[in-house]
Amino acid sequence: MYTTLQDECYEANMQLPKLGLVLFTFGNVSAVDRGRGVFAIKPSGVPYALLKPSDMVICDYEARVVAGTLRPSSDTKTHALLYKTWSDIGGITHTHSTYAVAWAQAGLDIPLFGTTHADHTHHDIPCAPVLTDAMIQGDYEHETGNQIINAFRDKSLSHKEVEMVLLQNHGPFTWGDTAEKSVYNAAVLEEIARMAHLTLQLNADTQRLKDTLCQKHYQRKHGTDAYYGQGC
Ligand SMILES: O=C(CO)[C@@H](O)[C@H](O)COP(=O)(O)O
Repeated sequence: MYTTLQDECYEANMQLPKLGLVLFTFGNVSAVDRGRGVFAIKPSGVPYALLKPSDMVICDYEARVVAGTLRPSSDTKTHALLYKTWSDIGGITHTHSTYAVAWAQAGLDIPLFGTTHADHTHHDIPCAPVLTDAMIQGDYEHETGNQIINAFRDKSLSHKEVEMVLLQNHGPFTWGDTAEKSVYNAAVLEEIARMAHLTLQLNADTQRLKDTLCQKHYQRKHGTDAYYGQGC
């Protein structure tokens, strides 16, 4: 009944260990079907090697299980709130990839140092603040989603221009038009995080990329007159 959505979700989840973005049962990917108002998400705590497409749990935007026999990811309420609030995203990925987590644990935005970063977004990668005790003791995973959404609102960032965030002391969340694109963004974020870390090791006074070069790289891929790639 939800076979296509479960297949999409399964294939995207299986990319995480292949790309070296997760160990064991870390992380999760979901894929949404906007027409039916549901999303598929990885079940909680099942090793990737044991997952099957039919294990993907179907939930609605209130994080209620609609179909499936397994318990959904512990992060389901975060995914649900992001889908509910940002009605134009098609997939979400959460990992515990090493360099992105290191920046999150340090509580730092990732500065835009070079063209690799600018090819994907013309903003620093934001780090949303750690949750308050009340949030942690309340509806924790729902509040995690709120913290991400509020960070974008507070910084006047568009979730279409920046498809990635760090959550302080936790780790990265990424999204995109599809589940596959959200995984791509998770891999890009990890690479950007690693490059920025190494850059500061070599020169702690490294300056942000100058705006002309930043805009050239961002606009040639994402602008109205973009000319990167084959145009399809
Ligand atoms: O953030 C966490 C744990 O802190 C989770 O993302 C786990 O890494 C995966 O949990 P499940 O999706 O298997 O419940």
